[in-house]
Amino acid sequence: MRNRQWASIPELEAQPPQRNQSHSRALFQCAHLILPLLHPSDLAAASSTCKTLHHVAASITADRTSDASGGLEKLPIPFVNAVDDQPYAFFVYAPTQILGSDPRQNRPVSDPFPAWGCECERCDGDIGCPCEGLDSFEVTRECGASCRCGVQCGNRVTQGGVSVRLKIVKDERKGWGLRAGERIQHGQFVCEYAGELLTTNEARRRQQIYDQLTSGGRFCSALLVVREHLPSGKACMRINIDATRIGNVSRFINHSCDGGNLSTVLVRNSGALLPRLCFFASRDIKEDEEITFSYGEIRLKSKGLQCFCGSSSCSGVLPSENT
Ligand SMILES: C[S@@+](CC[C@H](N)C(=O)[O-])C[C@H]1O[C@@H](n2cnc3c(N)ncnc32)[C@H](O)[C@@H]1O
Repeated sequence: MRNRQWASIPELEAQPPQRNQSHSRALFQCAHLILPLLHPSDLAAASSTCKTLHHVAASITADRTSDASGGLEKLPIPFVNAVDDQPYAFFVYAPTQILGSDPRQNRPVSDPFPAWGCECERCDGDIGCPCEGLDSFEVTRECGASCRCGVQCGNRVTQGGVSVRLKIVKDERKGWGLRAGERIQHGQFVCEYAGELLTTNEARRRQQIYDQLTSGGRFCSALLVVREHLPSGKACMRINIDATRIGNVSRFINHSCDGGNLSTVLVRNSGALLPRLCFFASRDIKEDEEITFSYGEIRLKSKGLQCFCGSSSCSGVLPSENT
């Protein structure tokens, strides 16, 4: 679709009034169905063709700018940009992780069917719910799809999506970043790192493409590799989450060399094969403060991207490693 030329529609204006009106109505209805699917550059191209499309495109831009989640979270997450004229960043919003596909294998990463769940009616910690606690990889367990308890269960802290006010604010040097829209208390759940779950082969393939695009400038990838070691050190679990094209608000969290103000916790829903990466406030976070975490310690690329975290422990280079 990108770079396609949009035909101008002057003939609509030349129609007799009645036909003109019904054509305009049909165009308006089609535009409302199709334009929301367009990339910003195609939306701008469509907008310049006639008044109707201009009007619809303007309302789509306003909607996208006022809520990055498109209504998929409980609270709107607005974009705020006082740096340049880009009103929002374009991606597909997914509130929780999804199974990405490997185009060469043409199959999902893993079997998503939940196997079992608890029989508790309430899992409030004092009745010994089998879903509570840590598993052998020290992954926190929550109730899952096959548990008898409902969505209000206290052991589903991270399953209701974002429940704190957040905003996405543009910075001249770091690009978009996530900020607190209200005071967030130490220990509060902030958001999950949602994106496409990839096989390691597919993650490596995409990382190569992203590295090339990044070196050309104006491209930010959001492919995160999480490695969790068994306490014995004998085994390592690896999870690849790519939020570059499909993801949630976490894809805007920038790096801070001092560890930032988030702690990461792996959470597994009972019956699910793979855990989810969740962010909790590691200290009280003030309203308007930037929300950050550490992307890691390893800096394999000495000429990596420059870090602008501004912390006293800043190493000057963003973490990077071979995926
Ligand atoms: C996951 S994205 C974060 C959101 C990103 N800023 C954006 O505009 O979409 C990661 C990218 O953000 C930028 N970034 C993150 N932390 C940074 C930092 N401390 N200094 C400079 N750039 C940073 C880098 O371009 C990095 O590749």
